[in-house]
Amino acid sequence: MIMVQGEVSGKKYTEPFSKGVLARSLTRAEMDPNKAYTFASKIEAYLKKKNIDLITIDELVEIVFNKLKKEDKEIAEKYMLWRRIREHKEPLIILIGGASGVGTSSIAFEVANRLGIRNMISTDMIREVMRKIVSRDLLPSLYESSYTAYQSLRIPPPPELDEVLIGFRDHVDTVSVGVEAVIERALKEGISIVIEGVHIVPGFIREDLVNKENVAMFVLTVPDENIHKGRFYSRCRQTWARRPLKRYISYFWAIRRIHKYFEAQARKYNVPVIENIDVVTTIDSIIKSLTKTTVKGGKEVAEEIG
Ligand SMILES: Nc1ncnc2c1ncn2[C@@H]1O[C@H](COP(=O)(O)OP(=O)(O)O)[C@@H](O)[C@H]1O
Ligand SMILES: O=C(O)[C@@H](COP(=O)(O)O)OP(=O)(O)O
Repeated sequence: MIMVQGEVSGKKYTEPFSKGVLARSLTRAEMDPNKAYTFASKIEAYLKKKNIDLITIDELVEIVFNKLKKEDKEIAEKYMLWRRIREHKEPLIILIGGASGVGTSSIAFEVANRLGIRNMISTDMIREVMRKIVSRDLLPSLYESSYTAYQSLRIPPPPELDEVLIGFRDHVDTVSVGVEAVIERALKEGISIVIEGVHIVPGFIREDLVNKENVAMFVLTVPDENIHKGRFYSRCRQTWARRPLKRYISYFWAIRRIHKYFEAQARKYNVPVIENIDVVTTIDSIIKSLTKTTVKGGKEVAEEIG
């Protein structure tokens, strides 16, 4: 039997070589599942031929990478970038924000899956928990949607200011306290997590948290209004969806104002803006950006591969 040796928190462990485990990591690099299994079988045959009965994960990765390079350079590159992020010693906190409907939950799920991150939370859920703690009288905007929060402002803003944005800022400011608590807990426990939603806004989360090397923020956008609107229709077509389409469409004008505000805040705080048109391209941009900014050594790998 071929044994694979890995290391967790400085402790070595060994486990049997599994074609399934290897194939899964290859599918995360976008290899077709059938191809991935065949490729993993080839690696097993190669190790047997070489009479290898114990191999470290690093040695295995090198063999996989070299063989992969000959078959498909692009997948080899993705496999390596993904590995580099996973090897990072610190927990990875990925924050994905954007106006309602731009795709933060769909993309967060894909990113978490690709990186093997098991924790994910939406800011809508954080907001829901906060609603149980704070009364509507005390914080009326918490009980609104991001795009209707302006209706709960106790004192109307001066006419020269955009009331939608004033309401939105108030709403986000409150939920950010909950978001920060989740980030702090994840850092303390050493767990990686993806946090997504309309309340991840550049400039609203404490600087000492977002400036950490292992905390990365992204803003998703859909520049074309019609495509953005279409996303609400596609979301509401899903049978399990319980959210009323009419509400989003009637407030679409306010959602677009918030969308614009996201772009401006991202520019101001140097947060990468990713146009979420095609899922694969969006995920690739996030993964690439993570290796450049969050993970030390990512650049080296990119150069190595390139
Ligand atoms: N890149 C994309 N291409 C096509 N449809 C997408 C894309 N990203 C998201 N969607 C779809 O758009 C709808 C809204 O996405 P969702 O993730 O629920 O947005 P959010 O969480 O930002 O409100 C869903 O039906 C989702 O499947
Ligand atoms: O406040 C908001 O903008 C949306 C955010 O949800 P997403 O559309 O981003 O999932 O929540 P709602 O109150 O409509 O349930």
